[in-house]
Amino acid sequence: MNPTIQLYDATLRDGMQGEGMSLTAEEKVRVAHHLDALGIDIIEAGFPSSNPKELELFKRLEQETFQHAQIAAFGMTSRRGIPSHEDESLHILADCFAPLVTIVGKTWDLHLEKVVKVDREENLVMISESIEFLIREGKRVIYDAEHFFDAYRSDASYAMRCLRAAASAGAERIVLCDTNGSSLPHQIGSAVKEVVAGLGGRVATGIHCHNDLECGVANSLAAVLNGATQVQGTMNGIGERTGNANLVSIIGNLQTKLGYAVLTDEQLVRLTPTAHVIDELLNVAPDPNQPFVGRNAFAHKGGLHVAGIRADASTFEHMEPELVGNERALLVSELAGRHTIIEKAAGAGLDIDDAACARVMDHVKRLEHDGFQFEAADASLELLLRKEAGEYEPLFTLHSWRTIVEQDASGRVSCEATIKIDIGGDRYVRTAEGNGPVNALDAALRSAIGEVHPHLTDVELVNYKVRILDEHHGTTATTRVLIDSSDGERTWGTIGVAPNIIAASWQALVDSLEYAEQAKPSPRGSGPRRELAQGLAPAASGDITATVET
Ligand SMILES: CC(=O)SCCNC(=O)CCNC(=O)[C@H](O)C(C)(C)COP(=O)(O)OP(=O)(O)OC[C@H]1O[C@@H](n2cnc3c(N)ncnc32)[C@H](O)[C@@H]1OP(=O)(O)O
Ligand SMILES: CC(=O)C(=O)O
Repeated sequence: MNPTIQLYDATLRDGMQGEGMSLTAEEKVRVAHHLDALGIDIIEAGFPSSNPKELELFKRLEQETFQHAQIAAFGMTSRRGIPSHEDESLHILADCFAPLVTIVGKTWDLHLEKVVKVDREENLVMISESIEFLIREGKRVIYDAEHFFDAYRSDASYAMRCLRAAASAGAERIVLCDTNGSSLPHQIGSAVKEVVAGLGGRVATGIHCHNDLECGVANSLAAVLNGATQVQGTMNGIGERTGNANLVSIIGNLQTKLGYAVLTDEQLVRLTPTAHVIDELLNVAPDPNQPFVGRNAFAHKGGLHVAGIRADASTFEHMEPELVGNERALLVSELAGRHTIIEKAAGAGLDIDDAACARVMDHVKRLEHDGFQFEAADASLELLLRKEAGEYEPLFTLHSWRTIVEQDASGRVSCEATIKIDIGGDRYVRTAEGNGPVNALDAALRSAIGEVHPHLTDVELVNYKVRILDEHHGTTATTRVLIDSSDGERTWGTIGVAPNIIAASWQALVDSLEYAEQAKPSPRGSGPRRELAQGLAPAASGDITATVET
């Protein structure tokens, strides 16, 4: 039976030390609730003596109720030469509502000499007295042994004296920090084993790793396998420099690979949406390649892989995506085979025979050779399948479209588009203005279509991406346009490729509306892909080389 492992999230403290990471106090409270719902045991909410925003955060958190998580306040040992009971930041921690306080202290002689400028004995006193002061003030204390692994390699005996000082002073847990992220899994594993044995079970241990060698997760797992019973990390691995150990992957590995029951099955399903919602609050596009929770974590592109998946998903998947709240995706491209097309068609509710399947495959491969890329344009692909399956009804017949872009003497640019289309035998001629020619075309088209299919006026274009395919041809190059559209529930991608950017945009626009009219919502894994953040709009992704104003 595996020991219980405590999950300690440092997103709101160490995570905010990553470049560009910042949240308001209100947003931090929202993150804390998401972490609580996920099943995190301890949330390190911030460093209250650092700034007024952190102080305000703790005041707000005091008013909140959490189902499961405990809130920890972070700080450091007393300042050089200042007795603990006179140290201002220790008083701030003592006054803070959080029952649990994590304080960081030194263990490495390099830091004693160069940073804190105290001798070894004085450092031991700073550690002990700071912890004793906080305990007298009614706090439970976790001691973060900063740079522990560098210190242990430099002078194991002194590093252990620091840990013993913290344990004797009453710390309930000692966390071994790989602050510079300089260690490898075998070093972490053996050091943790020796520390756990050296402390003789008198105090529990934890692990706090950084990702400088891309080993943050592996190091954390090595520590757990060697006796650490608390694992610290941040959501999506954000944090100082290259980041902290990614708690999302740590949870995935502990639970699904190593058999530690760190979350319930219901909580584990929240892993993907929680990871994404935190990215959204931080205004960061979720990393599509993130293990367990990325949109590509269970995406299959190679035809041979998809054929395997159809036979038995475990042939090409290390686990069921649904367990972590993710979903499978099958990507259609020039690398697709027959099974990919059949699966995609089935997902769209279409029955296609072998001959139609072969035609679709030929078509996709030819179009991809010409510059199309169906991976990001699942809706255009579905229209292609519908045409081959005989289940396609054009929305209208095009007579012509025209755009005018005009700049006047004052520099003002105006755009206008006129379309002439036939719907059900009636001719519709519409002119509209827009902030760009594509926007004007879109407006003119919707004004006509909207009369016959009013619900299509609700379709929104949420992203417009342009890529020049053969750059060396300059202004005569072929252009690929990708459009993401949404009806508020689903998001779908369409594509157009042409030497003329407006013509490429028109193709993608028309596909977008035709898809909205014809396609029913698809089952998981076969239809349009979505980011799995609850209640938030999908984020932009893909190989954008230029974003052009429409
Ligand atoms: C490994 C970690 O991630 S620890 C957390 C790091 N996080 C942060 O630094 C973010 C929040 N930090 C802050 O707001 C500020 O740095 C503060 C308020 C903590 C300190 O600010 P300042 O007093 O201006 O000092 P500064 O940031 O330059 O830090 C250096 C001082 O801290 C002292 N110090 C550093 N670590 C410790 C420690 N563990 N225990 C006691 N003192 C320490 C140094 O001795 C130095 O003091 P000195 O100026 O008297 O020589
Ligand atoms: C405490 C901490 O953040 C570190 O040592 O990295």
